[in-house]
Amino acid sequence: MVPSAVAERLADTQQAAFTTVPVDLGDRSYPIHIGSNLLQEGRKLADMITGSTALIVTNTTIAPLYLERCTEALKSAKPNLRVESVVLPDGEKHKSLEVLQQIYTRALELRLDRKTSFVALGGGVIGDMTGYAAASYQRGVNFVQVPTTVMATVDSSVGGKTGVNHPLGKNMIGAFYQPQGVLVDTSTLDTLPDRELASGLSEVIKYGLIHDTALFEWLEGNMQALLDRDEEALTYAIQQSCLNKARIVALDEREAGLRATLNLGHTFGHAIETWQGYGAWLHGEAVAVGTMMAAHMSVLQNWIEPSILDRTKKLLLQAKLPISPPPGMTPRDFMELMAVDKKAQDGGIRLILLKGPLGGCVITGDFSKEALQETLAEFCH
Ligand SMILES: NC(=O)c1ccc[n+]([C@@H]2O[C@H](COP(=O)([O-])OP(=O)(O)OC[C@H]3O[C@@H](n4cnc5c(N)ncnc54)[C@H](O)[C@@H]3O)[C@@H](O)[C@H]2O)c1
Ligand SMILES: O=C(O)C(=O)C[C@@H](O)[C@H](O)[C@H](O)COP(=O)(O)O
Ligand SMILES: [Zn+2]
Repeated sequence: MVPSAVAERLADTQQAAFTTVPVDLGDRSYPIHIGSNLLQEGRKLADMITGSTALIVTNTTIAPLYLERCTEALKSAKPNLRVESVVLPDGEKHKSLEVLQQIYTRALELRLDRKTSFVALGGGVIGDMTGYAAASYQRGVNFVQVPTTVMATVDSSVGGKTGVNHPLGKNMIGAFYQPQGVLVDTSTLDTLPDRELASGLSEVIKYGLIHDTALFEWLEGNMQALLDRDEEALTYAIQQSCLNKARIVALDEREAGLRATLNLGHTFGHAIETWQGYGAWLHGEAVAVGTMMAAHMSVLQNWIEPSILDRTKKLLLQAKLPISPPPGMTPRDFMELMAVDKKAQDGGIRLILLKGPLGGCVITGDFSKEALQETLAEFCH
């Protein structure tokens, strides 16, 4: 059974039912609309577009699936809108400054002005890149997120972290830049491969572990429904994740403190992604391993009951997510790569670790170095 959503439920008489989660950021506040077939309907998306031109940024996998639908939706809702597009190569290894250039080039070739809205149609890679392109093109144009992966609907489309990878570090070039709105059309998830679906669930488990006990317990009873793509379950997971993220972002937009808790497992996970040269594993897969390592370290320090680690492992395994680093990666690789992290301060790494009952965590540089070494030795084999 899915409990009733906390978010306000709205139902238009003629349009698809949807829920809206607000992101409260003063004059940069925006809505996250969540519902099935919202893209087809057009109006919700068109309402978020400012100016007379939209540039849809997508990739070679998503374009054949949803570019026409997105373009037609915008044109039918706003007949005078000029709609253009740019199609990037697919994959994490293309989340780079080199490929970002393709967005600027297309926008300049089309003579797009400062009133243009960029539309990110895709997963987290497209969302992060489009957001950064929007933040920097002519010093800033508006943008809208249309996430099409679980990862993007539950996490990356919300909160305004935008950017690209550097060969030496994940997401190292970027900006905080909020969208005008987020449109989650849950029907786009129908075409998402199982592996990508599971990857996104890794971040849903994260919200449960760091702040939301009820969500974690709900996942324990509903993981199979999510893997089976039960519409109600997926929508609930997306809504609850967006509520969690919107609350945290509203309190700490630029990661002065609280927001860093969203980085549970990411210092380890980003090290894995960088070590692989990006793309061999999906982001959520690397985060799954990182979450296990952070939970293991927390147990070693007696900060959490071992049962929390066991329950986390069970959920990750049920989702068929990895729980060990890729073969060949050594403790030394981890230590070198983890030093390149945006949470590092004065040369020391800081980690998000679990502490107290389920749902509790801390951001700290004050952890046992032996516990870290023991964890790396245990996981790298
Ligand atoms: N900005 C943030 O707050 C934030 C949060 C989490 C993750 N991220 C970033 O997001 C990225 C990962 O995002 P992701 O997991 O969505 O990966 P992704 O964007 O690479 O998408 C995964 C794959 O699914 C394909 N795809 C997307 N939508 C599809 C659909 N509906 N049907 C079929 N195929 C589809 C993509 O083309 C791609 O091949 C990473 O770069 C990560 O760092 C950012
Ligand atoms: O929104 C945030 O804040 C997060 O940390 C969400 C993470 O899931 C996401 O992977 C983010 O891109 C990581 O940010 P980074 O600052 O560690 O690069
Ligand atoms: Zn993440």
